[in-house]
Amino acid sequence: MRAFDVKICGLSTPETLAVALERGASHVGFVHFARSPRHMDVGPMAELVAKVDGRAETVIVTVDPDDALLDRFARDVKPDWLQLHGRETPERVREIKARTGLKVMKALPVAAAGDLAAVAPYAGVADRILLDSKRPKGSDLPGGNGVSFDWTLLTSAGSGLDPQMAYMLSGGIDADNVAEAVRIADPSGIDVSSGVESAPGVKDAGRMHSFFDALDRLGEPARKARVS
Ligand SMILES: O=C(O)c1ccccc1N[C@@H]1O[C@H](COP(=O)(O)O)[C@@H](O)[C@H]1O
Repeated sequence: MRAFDVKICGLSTPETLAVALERGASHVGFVHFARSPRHMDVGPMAELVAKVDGRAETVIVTVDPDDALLDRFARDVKPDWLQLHGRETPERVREIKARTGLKVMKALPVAAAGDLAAVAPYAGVADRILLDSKRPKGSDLPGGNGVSFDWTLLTSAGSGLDPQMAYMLSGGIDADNVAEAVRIADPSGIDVSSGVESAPGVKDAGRMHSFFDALDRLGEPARKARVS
């Protein structure tokens, strides 16, 4: 097992942000996508991001942002990362990095082994890849669906994944299955949103503590040290 990052995503209140920071999240995420129950406008998001004050890396989660929105993110929110869940091509990721100067985590949906072929074109372009579940039928969200995929796909012979690749794993991870996710996939980061909520978009401090307790039980050196 390698030491891994922990990202808590879809935060929208100072109280639950404080729990994520106190428990040592390395990354905290904020969603800007109108259809999401976790959506935050740029102004309130900027206020929340300012509270992080260097204690974790900050991430805006968004979908096919246009240039005007990118400029607002970079100017008004100033996150460390953009997490992209749309149809952004490697060329578009390159443009977005150059335009904003921000690090980019490109989310790619996985349901079957063949989906992993989409990873290689982003190598050396995206700063990080996030392997997430494919959206289930009937959902109009490209992420945040609380559904996991077959993690053994990532370590199967012939997966085509570079074993050295620093990818984050997401999709339906929670306190009950995080140990198994880490054991099977050995990712360089774990990303959780629905799994620490009491209802869509409502982060639950108790569930967040249970999640971090489960991580603590994995022992050292499970988690990377938080950013200074
Ligand atoms: O959370 C959302 O509503 C969302 C909306 C649009 C794109 C991505 C979104 N969430 C991201 O999806 C993954 C998995 O979430 P979950 O743990 O399965 O709920 C995570 O990175 C969320 O930030």
